[in-house]
Amino acid sequence: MTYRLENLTVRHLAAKADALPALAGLDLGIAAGEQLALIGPSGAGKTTLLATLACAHRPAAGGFEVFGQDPWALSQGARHRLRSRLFLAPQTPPLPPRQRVVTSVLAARLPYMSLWQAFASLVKPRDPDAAHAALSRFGLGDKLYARVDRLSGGERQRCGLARLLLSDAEVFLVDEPISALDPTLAQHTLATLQREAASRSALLVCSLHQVEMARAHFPRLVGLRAGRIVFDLPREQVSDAMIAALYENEHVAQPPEHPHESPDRIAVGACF
Ligand SMILES: Nc1ncnc2c1ncn2[C@@H]1O[C@H](COP(=O)(O)OP(=O)(O)OP(=O)(O)O)[C@@H](O)[C@H]1O
Repeated sequence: MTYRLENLTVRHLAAKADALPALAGLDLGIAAGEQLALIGPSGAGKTTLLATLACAHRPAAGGFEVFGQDPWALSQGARHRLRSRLFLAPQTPPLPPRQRVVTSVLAARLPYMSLWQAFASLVKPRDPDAAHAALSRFGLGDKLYARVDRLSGGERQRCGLARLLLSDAEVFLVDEPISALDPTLAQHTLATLQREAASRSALLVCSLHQVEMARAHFPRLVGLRAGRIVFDLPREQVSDAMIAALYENEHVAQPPEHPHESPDRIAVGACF
């Protein structure tokens, strides 16, 4: 087993003292090479779970092991080395805006470089061909030398995923990788991610709002709601009724009828 979670509770440091934990009572085992989709309504805890699996959140209680070790019992150096075996691709990748795409993508290799190599690579990219190949697999080969802040949201998202291809990670933790993509690109991007994970026997955990994509492409589905696992099943066993129950009563709170006094006429561009 790559991951073993037992009765795990995770709280956000910034959460109010009386807030419910972001994750509670989670039992989950994930084997090497598995491909698993995390689904559930907004606020269910998908991002928190991915960050926890990436050893970015320290659990408040319960058992947590990755590669047979409790990362939080390790020294900081050992935990850092362990993290370099995991790749977390956030929904909005934190790419420095003024950087060139090539440098940004090659930054995926920083954890495997010496300090000197890392500094040198910021001045002159070490392996632009590898960055180009990774970007091309997401249809972005022509953006190699573009500035990151000139990319569209969807291009930026795929740029973050190209980083993943360049890492040596054995675990891919990917948060809503297709949220900014049109349907054709979404299909292509997900297929590329899944092929890459399969070709290097990497474990892939991917959170998705596109439930039908999750059901069509992932062999195992974990449904989260309010920080708890509602189901953890092979996709054939996930019924429409289970999906409906997972998302039941999801509604947007209606604003009060008279939120504030407005003048009869509002000037265009008026600012209150
Ligand atoms: N930095 C934070 N500080 C405090 N509470 C947080 C923080 N991030 C998330 N939460 C809370 O933790 C819970 C789980 O949030 P999380 O972002 O993991 O959900 P999610 O399923 O990924 O949602 P979405 O689909 O909207 O991205 C929510 O109640 C959220 O308000």
